[in-house]
Amino acid sequence: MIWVAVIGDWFNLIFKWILFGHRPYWWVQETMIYPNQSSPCLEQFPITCETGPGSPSGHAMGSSCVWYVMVTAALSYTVRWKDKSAVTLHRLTWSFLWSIFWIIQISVCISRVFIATHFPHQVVLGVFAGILVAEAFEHTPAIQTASFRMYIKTNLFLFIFALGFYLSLKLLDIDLLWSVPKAKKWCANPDWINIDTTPFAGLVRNLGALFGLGLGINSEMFITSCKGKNSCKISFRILCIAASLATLQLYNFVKIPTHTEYLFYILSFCKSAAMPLTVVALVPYCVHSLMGTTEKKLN
Ligand SMILES: O=P(O)(O)OC[C@H]1O[C@@H](O)[C@H](O)[C@@H](O)[C@@H]1O
Repeated sequence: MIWVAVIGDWFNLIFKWILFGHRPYWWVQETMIYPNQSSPCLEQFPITCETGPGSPSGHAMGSSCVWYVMVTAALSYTVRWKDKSAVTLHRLTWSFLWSIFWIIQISVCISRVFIATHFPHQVVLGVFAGILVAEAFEHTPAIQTASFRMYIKTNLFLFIFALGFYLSLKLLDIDLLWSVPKAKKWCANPDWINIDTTPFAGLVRNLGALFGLGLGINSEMFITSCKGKNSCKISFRILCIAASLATLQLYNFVKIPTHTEYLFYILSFCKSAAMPLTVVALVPYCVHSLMGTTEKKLN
């Protein structure tokens, strides 16, 4: 799921750079189609002032690709049930999960349009692009068996391609960060401009998450705990889920300073890497050790 989310978000960045889509909240102020200053007044909200280009929607694309992976993964279990009542149950589950999927996608799309950060066609494009990315990458077997080298190589490829694309166009005098000044100019409240939303911030976050996942999955801590004797125990899994959810909440309190751009990117990379590393390696290892100690005491 993380692979698909990272690759989907990376494609979203590249598409945004290629498509040069405007966002409604600045477009209405700049377009010439409304005569005599009659442009409509669009209400803005604290999350309206996204600073990247508008097409396709990153939220719609991210949400559709991640939910697509979860729904298809859940359905791949029920499809294995063979007897007659199981077929009915599979059909019911299929209808239920796909309904939930579409309700979520439609809600995301409506909310992005409502806050004037997207035009309708941009969110629709986002949903379908997300499904395409998920379908293309979720069945890639290399992802399941990727070594740490593979994670590093993928990270380098994603980074070098995006940076190379940006710098090549800069040489041609095309600034792919054209949308940032527009956002700053037309946002109703300067406090609503968030460095988190710039194209490079998203890229750095994704690279960090993939790096942290690779590091975690290939660590001794992961192998000892998640591949060890406890890994199949339901109690181990429940404890891991609960401890991970609690620990992840703590990361919300870690606020990254935004005054220096490069420092922000470096710290953002580290924070994004630390989160999957915690869930995949650190938490399971602690739970595993705790269960081992408890078992010893009981014996
Ligand atoms: O295009 P949208 O729906 O406004 O989404 C913007 C978001 O798109 C994501 O892809 C980026 O990672 C975020 O940094 C960005 O804020």
